[in-house]
Amino acid sequence: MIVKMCGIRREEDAAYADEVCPDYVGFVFADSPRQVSVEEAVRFRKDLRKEIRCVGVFVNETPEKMAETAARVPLDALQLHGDETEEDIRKLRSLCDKEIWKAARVKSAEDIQKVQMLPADRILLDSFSKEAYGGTGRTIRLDILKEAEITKPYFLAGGLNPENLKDILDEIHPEGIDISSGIETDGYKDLEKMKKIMEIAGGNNG
Ligand SMILES: O=C(O)c1ccccc1N[C@@H]1O[C@H](COP(=O)(O)O)[C@@H](O)[C@H]1O
Repeated sequence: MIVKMCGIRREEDAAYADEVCPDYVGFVFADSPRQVSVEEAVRFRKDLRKEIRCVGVFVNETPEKMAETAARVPLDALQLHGDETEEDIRKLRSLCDKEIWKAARVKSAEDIQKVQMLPADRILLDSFSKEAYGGTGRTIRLDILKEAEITKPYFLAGGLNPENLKDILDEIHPEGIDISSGIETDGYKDLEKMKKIMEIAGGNNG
């Protein structure tokens, strides 16, 4: 199981991630309580061991700005978590050679069909919320995932936490998981929860 831990926004978070060593960490550049500047992401990246890859999370950002951020940090992958189109993905690909991940905020099986058609390197299935684009802690609807025809490997996100992860992985078999609020206590990353996730999911496979 590939593990991404998202929303690193303090030096402590980077130190915790360095200790538990997920495959990926995420820096949120979009509007969010977890938003970081490029300068902060550059600093946190330096605190992480080399094998941890870094993903930038963007919502409806221009391809030019994403490519610039990817080069400056530097990032290994860009996660598009908004309403980005096929055209945006193609433009971004022409500007930068990093992996492009596209997230779908799943309300129906159709949302899964649509995201699978896009020219992204990886897809991520997250829960839908009217209030925010991501990082809500709202659990994804497993019934939709079960009924959809999922033809590509995917990352599962949306309300995963140390209490529910094992049961969910008994039912659903993603290639990776992405967790933000479920590894926090009172809005800040929690080392014990991060350790627990690594115990349940493994990690360092992708
Ligand atoms: O983490 C955020 O604050 C965030 C903000 C805007 C877009 C995406 C964001 N994070 C992604 O949201 C999902 C689910 O997070 P959670 O575990 O339910 O809190 C995950 O893919 C994060 O990468």
